[in-house]
Amino acid sequence: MTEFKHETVLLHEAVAELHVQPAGLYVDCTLGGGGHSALILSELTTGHLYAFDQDQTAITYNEQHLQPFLRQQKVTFIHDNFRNLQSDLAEQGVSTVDGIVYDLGVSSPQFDDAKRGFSYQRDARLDMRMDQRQALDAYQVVNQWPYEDLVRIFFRYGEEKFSKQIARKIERERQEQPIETTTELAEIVKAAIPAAARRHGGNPAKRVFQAIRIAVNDELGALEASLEQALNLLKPHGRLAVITFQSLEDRLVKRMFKEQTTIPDLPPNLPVIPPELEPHFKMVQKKPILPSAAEQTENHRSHSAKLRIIERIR
Ligand SMILES: C[S@@+](CC[C@H](N)C(=O)[O-])C[C@H]1O[C@@H](n2cnc3c(N)ncnc32)[C@H](O)[C@@H]1O
Repeated sequence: MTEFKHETVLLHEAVAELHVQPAGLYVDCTLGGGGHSALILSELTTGHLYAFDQDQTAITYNEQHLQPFLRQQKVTFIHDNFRNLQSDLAEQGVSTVDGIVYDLGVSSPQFDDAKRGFSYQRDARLDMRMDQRQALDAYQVVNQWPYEDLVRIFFRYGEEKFSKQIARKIERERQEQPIETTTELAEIVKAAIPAAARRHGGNPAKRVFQAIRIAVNDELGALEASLEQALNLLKPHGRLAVITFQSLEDRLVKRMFKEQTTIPDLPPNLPVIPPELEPHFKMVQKKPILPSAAEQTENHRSHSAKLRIIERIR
């Protein structure tokens, strides 16, 4: 691959918050174009980085891009879903680490490469798989999933008001002939929505495509399973930094971090908090870190980004 242009969001902020120790063990769960990985690696001396991506193109690209670090044996690429974080690291003989970063969502090359089928503005076969080895793709979701499941994902993952109308229109269209491409689907979505609603609230295809992408890649399921493992893997003082790009992901991260950093409800007459009930983690910042105004101007993709960090205290 010659071109792989991905502008890393919150690069310095996320890596600074990891407090990289030169001899530490780190994990980048979302290698992508290798921005976060490269910066972490530049701060390591005897330390090591394990970098995950389920997309072969990201791994292939970084075998070149991060080749100097690869030659120094400072980095190991793991071509897998980060939902297998703990078992994949165990295979490498790693059971605890000093820091983990997630920079969620799709990379720009995934989105911009028309044939990956992520964009409603680029004509392609319906695909949207981040992992090219996976069987389930957007074509199957659109053409085979029952009406009820389509309504559920459009509503839940796309927060789409007209979920039922859109699902019904898809059902009708696919009875005639399969819905093959991104542009066909985008037209069907547009036609399913009342004319008055089409003038407000942005392109409805955006919400529906987001919903299908989340479903195809089980993005929220993978994130939840992986974050639980990430918390288990952290050494004391180890930090976990997560960058999200949409509210469903951010809510999930926020809720999980809150659960880990607050004391459970105690009986009212308890004189002191028993040490075993003290939380194992502390929130590093109360509010999420947002990209600077300059970054938002330069990189449109950064607009919705939020960085949350948690630290193991015991
Ligand atoms: C936004 S990009 C990361 C960009 C990277 N931080 C950089 O600086 O270039 C997200 C990457 O994470 C990968 N990814 C998303 N979900 C994943 C998962 N569940 N398991 C493994 N990789 C995943 C995608 O394939 C994509 O390459």
